[in-house]
Amino acid sequence: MTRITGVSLRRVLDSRGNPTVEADVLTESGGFGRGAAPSGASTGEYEAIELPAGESIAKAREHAVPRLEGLYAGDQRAVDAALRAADGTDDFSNIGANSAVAISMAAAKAAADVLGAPLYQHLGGAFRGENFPVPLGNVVGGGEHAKEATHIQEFLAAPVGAPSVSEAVFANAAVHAAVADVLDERGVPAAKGDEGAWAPPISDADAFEVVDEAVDRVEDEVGFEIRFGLDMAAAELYDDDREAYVYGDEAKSTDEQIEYVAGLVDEYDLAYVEDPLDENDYEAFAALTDRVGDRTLICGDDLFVTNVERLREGIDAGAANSILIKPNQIGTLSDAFDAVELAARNGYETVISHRSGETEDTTIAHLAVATDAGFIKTGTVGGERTAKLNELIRIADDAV
Ligand SMILES: C=C(OP(=O)(O)O)C(=O)O
Ligand SMILES: [Mg+2]
Repeated sequence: MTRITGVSLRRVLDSRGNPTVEADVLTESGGFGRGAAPSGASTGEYEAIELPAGESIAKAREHAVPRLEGLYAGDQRAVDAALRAADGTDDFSNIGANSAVAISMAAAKAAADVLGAPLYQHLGGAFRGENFPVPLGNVVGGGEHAKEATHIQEFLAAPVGAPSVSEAVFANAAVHAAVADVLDERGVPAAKGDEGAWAPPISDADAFEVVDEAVDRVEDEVGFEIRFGLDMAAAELYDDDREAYVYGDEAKSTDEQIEYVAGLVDEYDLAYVEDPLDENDYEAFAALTDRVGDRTLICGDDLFVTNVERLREGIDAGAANSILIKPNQIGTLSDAFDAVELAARNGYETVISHRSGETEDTTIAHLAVATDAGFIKTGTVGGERTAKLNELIRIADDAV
């Protein structure tokens, strides 16, 4: 039924206008699935390797496709094991994690198609579709996603009190619009960064004020609790030689960075702080988690890179209390699921995430519902972001 009869690969555009890999998987009973690889800009040092799209496709055609034909698309572990065997390395540096993840997602969708089940149900089972993740919406950003804007990479609206996923999604869009109003009132021009967030040429301190004000306005309008959070992407700020976090002319030692972030958590009642410290510093992550982990999520993105080995190290050290899950950081859905399960067994919250370079692919919306993730980070506006948000709304609509 779900036996794979064909896998085709092509180069398509991502949201930055770069080539990325799209995969189609066909099964003998006519099942069809399509997946496309996203791409990061502030990538973690320990991520699986993305090759140039053309090279990755050529390698995957030669090494992976012959192993996949004849396998059952519904046997996700077998498909993903075949991808790993075809690659033969730990980090997909032979065929590229971009082809691997595109094929892995396409196979899951082909299997769901044959089974006549929504993807989230095929991946997560009959009891999924009851809980929905809180969308974290990037409303102001800079760092590697927009030069000449904030040092902090992402300011994320978190509508934690929304009664439904649809109201949460619209609340984030309203915060995005309110940020534009507040910036306008202050006479600050703002372009948009890679993920559609406003990228104003203002200091981080001013950005906190702007986002706080925008969140307050929308909270008053909608009548439910909206907080906000950050992705500090601190590995990008950390200078190994100076052993300091560099914010333009200012530098902070690790202790000062911990103090700074703990102060922000208290001052702004932050719901979420991703990568507040360098990706190699489990100890500092543990110190900050110890300090504020009872009242906010400290999330590891570049720290864990969706990798069970790195997550296990973090759990042992007490570093962070949540993990960002990006399937292309590790290369397959099976590996991403393993990371989610290890996190859940150890009381770590799961946040399913897009990348700054995206396509119309909606797999992560299904993955978030399938894994019962507490949060999904997938932007606020822009077609490649709304593709996922609108899919979440459709899933919620169909699931009842
Ligand atoms: C989405 C992110 O950005 P990128 O895809 O550039 O790593 C992130 O850092 O969480
Ligand atoms: Mg991040």
